[in-house]
Amino acid sequence: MSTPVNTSDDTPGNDGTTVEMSRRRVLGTLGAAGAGGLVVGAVSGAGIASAVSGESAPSAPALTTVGSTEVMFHGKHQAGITTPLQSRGHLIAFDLVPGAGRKEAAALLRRWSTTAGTLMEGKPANGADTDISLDAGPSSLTLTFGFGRTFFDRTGLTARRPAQLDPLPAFSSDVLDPKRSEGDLWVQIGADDALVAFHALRAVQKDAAGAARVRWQMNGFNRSAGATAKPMTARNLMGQVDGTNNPVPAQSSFDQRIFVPDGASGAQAWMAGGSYAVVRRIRMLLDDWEGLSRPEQEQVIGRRKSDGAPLSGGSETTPLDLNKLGADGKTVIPNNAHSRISAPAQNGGAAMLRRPFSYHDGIGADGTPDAGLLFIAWQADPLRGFVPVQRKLDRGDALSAFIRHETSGLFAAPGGPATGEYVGQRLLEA
Ligand SMILES: C=CC1=C(C)c2cc3[nH]c(cc4nc(cc5[nH]c(cc1n2)c(C)c5CCC(=O)O)C(CCC(=O)O)=C4C)c(C)c3C=C
Ligand SMILES: [Fe+2]
Repeated sequence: MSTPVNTSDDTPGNDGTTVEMSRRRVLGTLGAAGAGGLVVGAVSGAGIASAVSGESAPSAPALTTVGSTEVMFHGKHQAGITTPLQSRGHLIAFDLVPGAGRKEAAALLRRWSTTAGTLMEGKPANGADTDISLDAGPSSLTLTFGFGRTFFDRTGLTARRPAQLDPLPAFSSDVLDPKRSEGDLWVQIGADDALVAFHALRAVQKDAAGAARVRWQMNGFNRSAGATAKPMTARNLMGQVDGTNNPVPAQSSFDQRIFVPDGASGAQAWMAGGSYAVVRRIRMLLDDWEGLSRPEQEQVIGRRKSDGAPLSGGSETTPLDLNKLGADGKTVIPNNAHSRISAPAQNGGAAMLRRPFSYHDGIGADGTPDAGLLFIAWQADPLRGFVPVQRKLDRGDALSAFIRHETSGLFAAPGGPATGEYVGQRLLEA
């Protein structure tokens, strides 16, 4: 295999890793073609010859920026947590098959880690690759792995199950489907190309054969890279700017809020550098929502729809003025507005990193769109993140009338693997 060439500007990734703009995929493909006699569409014969003989640079066209962007698999934290939102996502949960225990789980995590590292470099999967993403580069592919509460009993690791994986409380507005909730193992896949993402999904499923079977799977999307004139906060399927007030890595409190500290001890020592993911499939009642006028919709959130600015004034990033009164003597941001109720100032500082995908699964049995948000919230401790905020939202959020929590999962995603390590090794082999 050819040595990867980094033509990059080495843009630093959010998780302390490097996002590399590389031609690795092109050169990798050339190497494979030379050895196996395969010719890949976009690569010319002259390019193959020169790459194999090591003569002049190949003449194959370079991948676009979207295709060539690579996220590092190894690092302090797993990829896919602080990585910028990708345009495609798959969430898949597995249960270990009867008879599979700690040994089989360790072997599976080792296989998955090898696959993740390989695919995230833009190379074909080991063994029989499906060729689904043959012409594309890594396209910011990330695979993120987590353990559910039930994993620990099935593998004899109950003593090392962190209290942070205790079941989430029931919320009055929950309408949860247990079959599409929780799971022993969870994988989040994200990429800026649909085929690259699906390719990874198939590889993950194939690796699981004999050790774990699929419990549930969900598909999501975000806006495509390059679709807007400049980088902008995402919009959700209600048309709102969503993600503005997320914690950002530049904030001094970020690591403490989102990641388990290095010095973690006891049952969660193996989680150092890791994070807990709360995963909720939240259906949007779009026909009802779209029946509201724009000003009514803005009252529900407490922000302008056009640019996400608070109703108290300013631009998207202006802090909410929760005390500002209107001419009628009422607070400009209503008391039941979603932004007010979920604000850290209203929840003892509770914060989480929201990193969702939208979903659309056609029309439901009731004739309305089966669409909404695959809500994924990352935090160092769900009891200091999702739980207090959702408790508050459950009691009086104006948005509640337009959404329905249909599934729920809580997963412990360990820290990123060091070179030569697999994800979860510190749990499974210590
Ligand atoms: C329990 C946590 C939350 C759930 C569940 C949730 C669902 C949900 N939210 C939106 C749309 C928006 N949310 C916004 C802000 C926001 N939401 C939460 C938490 C949950 N949301 C927080 C912590 C915040 C930030 C509050 C703050 O710090 O001020 C916004 C405003 C813009 C933004 O900051 O992102 C929108 C819009 C939907 C549609 C939804 C369920 C489908
Ligand atoms: Fe929200």
